Amino acid sequence: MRDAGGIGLRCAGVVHLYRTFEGHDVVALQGVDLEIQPGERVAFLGPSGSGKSTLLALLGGIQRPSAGRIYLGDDDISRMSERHLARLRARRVATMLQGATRNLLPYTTARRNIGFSRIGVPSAELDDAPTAMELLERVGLADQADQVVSTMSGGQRQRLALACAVATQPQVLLADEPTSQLSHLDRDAVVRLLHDLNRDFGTTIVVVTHQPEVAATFPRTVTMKGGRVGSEGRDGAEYAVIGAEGVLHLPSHLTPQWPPGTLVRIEAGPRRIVISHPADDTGIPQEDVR
Ligand SMILES: Nc1ncnc2c1ncn2[C@@H]1O[C@H](COP(=O)(O)OP(=O)(O)OP(=O)(O)O)[C@@H](O)[C@H]1O
Repeated sequence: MRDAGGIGLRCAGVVHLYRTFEGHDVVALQGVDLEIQPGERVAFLGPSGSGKSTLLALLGGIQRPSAGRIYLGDDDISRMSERHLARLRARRVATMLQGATRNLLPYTTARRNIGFSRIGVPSAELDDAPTAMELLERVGLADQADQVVSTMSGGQRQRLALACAVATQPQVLLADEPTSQLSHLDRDAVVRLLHDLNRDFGTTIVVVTHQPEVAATFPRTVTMKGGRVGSEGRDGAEYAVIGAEGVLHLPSHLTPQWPPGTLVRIEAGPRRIVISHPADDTGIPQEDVR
């Protein structure tokens, strides 16, 4: 497999609305600003309904934002023609949808699924691509090459879905809950494969996950809250993101101690903001935000 090299992604003021059957608008994303560097590994976290899957689908060019811009490298994919978007999805950005079977053809073999995943790519462009067998070996499924997908275990299907996603040597791999409903052993195997892909080929990797153990393996976590980026974790340190109108979301594990409505004192310096509880008469800051 050639070194595809990762590419960066950037969202600027991204808003997304869904229109329900009853004609109501649901605001899934309400102003997302986010930059992901080439070759970064990022996990999206956040409560159900906070907009993680929507953001992933927009980054993958599967849906278009209602407003705002999304850049893949220098290309504005929010304004791209359908033809260019289809080409981008076929080669540069691979999206693994939630649930392995949504990414696979169940009634045919593992080997054929890999063939189908490259159907939109001209054969001349696949000269240096790995063979189906090489890909299956990489995900530990060489012995299952001729096995029909519907007879495979959940872990095997998820590893096959990953092999199919990278069969076109994408620069970005987006995976929605790639380890949900897997045993611990299978979960760890899939997570290891994702990190190995990034190490070996520089692929930019973004996953959505509800599993803290999975998120902890990523150097950067982005926590969504109410359709916005709430907080971030980088190399073990926590960061809060100042949103529109100066809104600051605390990381959710702090909300029992600092519930909504808590009146806090703010002391702001040029490079430091100290937020403290007025009841704290010791004067020692309880929370320190840089
Ligand atoms: N097709 C749709 N039609 C209408 N509303 C939708 C649609 N898809 C998502 N939504 C709504 O948009 C909001 C964001 O949904 P989204 O699936 O992106 O969140 P999520 O954080 O990925 O949730 P989960 O963790 O449960 O998958 C939610 O309020 C959801 O109900």
